[in-house]
Amino acid sequence: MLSTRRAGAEAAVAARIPLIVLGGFLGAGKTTLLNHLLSQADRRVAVMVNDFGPIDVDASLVASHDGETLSLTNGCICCSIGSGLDAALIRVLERKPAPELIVIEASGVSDPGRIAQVGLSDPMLQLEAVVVMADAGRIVAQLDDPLMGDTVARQIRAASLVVMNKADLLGPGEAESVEAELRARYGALPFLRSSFGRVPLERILAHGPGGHAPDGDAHHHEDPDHPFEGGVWSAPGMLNADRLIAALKGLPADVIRVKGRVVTDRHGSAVVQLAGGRVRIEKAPAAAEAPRNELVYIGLRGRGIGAAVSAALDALAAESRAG
Ligand SMILES: Nc1nc2c(ncn2[C@@H]2O[C@H](COP(=O)(O)OP(=O)(O)OP(=O)(O)O)[C@@H](O)[C@H]2O)c(=O)[nH]1
Repeated sequence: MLSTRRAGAEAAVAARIPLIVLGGFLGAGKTTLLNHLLSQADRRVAVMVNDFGPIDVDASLVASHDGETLSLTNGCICCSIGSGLDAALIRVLERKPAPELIVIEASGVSDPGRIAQVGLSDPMLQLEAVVVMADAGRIVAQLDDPLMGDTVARQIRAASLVVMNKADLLGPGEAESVEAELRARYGALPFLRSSFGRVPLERILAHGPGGHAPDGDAHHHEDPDHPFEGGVWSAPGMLNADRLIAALKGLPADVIRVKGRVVTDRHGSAVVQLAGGRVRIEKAPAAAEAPRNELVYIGLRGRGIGAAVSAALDALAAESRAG
């Protein structure tokens, strides 16, 4: 009798849909890892992306795959994924055929532990892992930063697996010392190292949710004290690629992350990223809508980042229009 009941319970667990929550600070490489996972997936994957700005940049960068991509827009750039998550999950769980894996990419300033709570409480879901990406060369400085440190620490504490990404930018022995530092602060964290998020999906699934309970402590999106603010910059016309790169590199460090679509004289329609002080521009597939320049940015609050972005980019756009 007992074994029949246990078999029933095991069957119910087996029928649950595995869920991976993907978190980590701004620009650490979440979307890059997500696309790598999707390129390996031999199953139907529902992807939910919670970006920090009002434009769905990340959703548009998620590679096409078997399954749908939902964008969880979030009125606040802070940490809460909001009520949209419940509604989106219901929609995904009602899909026929059902997805075989759900991946939620949290925004870079949100707490993946709060999102994981949803996975833990829904009987249809099996939380497989809370994967937290770290920009390995910057994570210790980010944790030590008096303004962003709390957000980053909350993310690491929620992790069942930390992916030390951007290993290609590290010097010899640096990965080991960063991992030792994180272990000294947060205990026996499991780590995987990667460059460009190249982590086998099976290693994440095999790893399991681990012993780190999702933290999910109270930092509500109503919290007026969160240290981030963001905005959107847009302009028509074609930008000079070299001057765009110089303008983005010249932004103050308080502007932590910029991403979006641009049109440049060298690339045509392109995706541009500023993360960790580095600028990357990649040619984009022709956009369905009329090409224009549209960037979202996020950085520290009260430091005039909107004005800094405008000062750097408005002049560039005006110059491009003039000739
Ligand atoms: N050098 C290097 N660059 C990387 C690596 N992984 C990602 N990047 C680059 O870092 C930038 C940010 O990567 P994303 O995957 O968009 O980061 P994200 O965490 O999704 O960013 P947000 O969602 O905006 O917080 C992009 O320009 C990537 O190409 C890596 O391992 N090495």
